[in-house]
Amino acid sequence: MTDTLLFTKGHGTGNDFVLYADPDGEQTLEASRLAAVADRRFGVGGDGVIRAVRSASIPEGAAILAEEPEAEWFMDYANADGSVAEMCGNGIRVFVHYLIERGLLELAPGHSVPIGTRAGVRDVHRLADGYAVDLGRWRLTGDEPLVRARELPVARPGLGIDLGNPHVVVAVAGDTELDGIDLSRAPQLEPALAGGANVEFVVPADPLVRDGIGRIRMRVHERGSGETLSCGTGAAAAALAVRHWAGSSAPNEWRVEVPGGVLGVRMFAAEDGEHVALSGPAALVFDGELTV
Ligand SMILES: N[C@@H](CCC[C@H](N)C(=O)O)C(=O)O
Repeated sequence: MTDTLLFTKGHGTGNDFVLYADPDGEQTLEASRLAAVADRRFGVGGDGVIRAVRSASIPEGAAILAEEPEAEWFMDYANADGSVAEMCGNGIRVFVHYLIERGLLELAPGHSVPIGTRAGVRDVHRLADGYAVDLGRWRLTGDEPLVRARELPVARPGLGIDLGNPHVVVAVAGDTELDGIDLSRAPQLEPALAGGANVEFVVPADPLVRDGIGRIRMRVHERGSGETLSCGTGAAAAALAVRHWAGSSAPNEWRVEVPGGVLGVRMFAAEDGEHVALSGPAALVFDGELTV
C-alpha cells in the first residue's frame, strides 16, 4: 500500500535527517521503506529518518512515561539503512527544533524539555543559538578492539564507550593520517562487537587545551549510515576518550571539529554520576511530500 509522507529535511552540523510527524502513531514505516526514504538517489536522502511520535503512541513510550510523565514526545530514530538506533545526539537537537517550528512544542530559549528515546529520557535545552542535550551517564564498555580501516597504515587500538548507543574511538597519528582514511567501507573491528558500533577517528589539536577548553578533530563511520559529516554522540565519545587518555589534568569542556562544523561537549557531575552534554546548531532546510 502506498502512502503520502509529509517530511522536512533538517541537519545538525551536516548530519542530515528526514523528519516527519506522526503524533498518534499511525504512520510507522518498515525498514525497507525507511531505507528508501533515506536513499540519496532514489529518495529524499539523509543519514537517518526521524519520526516524531507521542510517547503514549509507541510501545517503547510506556517505559519512558513511567520514568518521566512529562516526556510527551518520542524520537523514533532509524539509520539510513532502516535499522533502529537507540539515540542520536545531533538528531535530538534537530528533532526539538522541528517540534517547535511545526507548532507541536512551545519552548522558549533558556528552557528544557524531556524527550523519549530508546536510550531513555534525554533533556534538551534551548539556547539562544542552538540546542544542548544532556546525553546522560556514559560508561567505558571494556571493549578495546583493534581497528583497521582502508588507508590507515596500521591497525590501532580502539576504546569502547557507551552513550546509550555504542562507540569505538581510535586515536590516529595526525591530521594527514586522519584525512587519508577511506571510510567508504566500514572499519573492521577485531574482535567484532555484537550489534556493531559507530567508529570515531580522532586527533588532538596542538595545543590540546586552549583557554581551558580541550580541542580535537574527528571523522566518523556510523553504524547503519556510513561516513557522515558529524555525529553528536560520537563527538561526546571522542571527547570522553581523549580526556581518558590525557589523564586527570584534562578539562571537562571540549570543542570537537567535525567535517560539518563544530560541536561543544561538556562533562558534569549529576546526582547519579557523571553526565556528558552536547551542544550545537539545528537547522531545517526544506519541506516536501513523498509517496512511500
Ligand atoms: N548521528 C547520530 C547517531 C545516530 C545513530 C548511530 N548511527 C547508531 O547506530 O548508533 C548522533 O548524532 O549521535
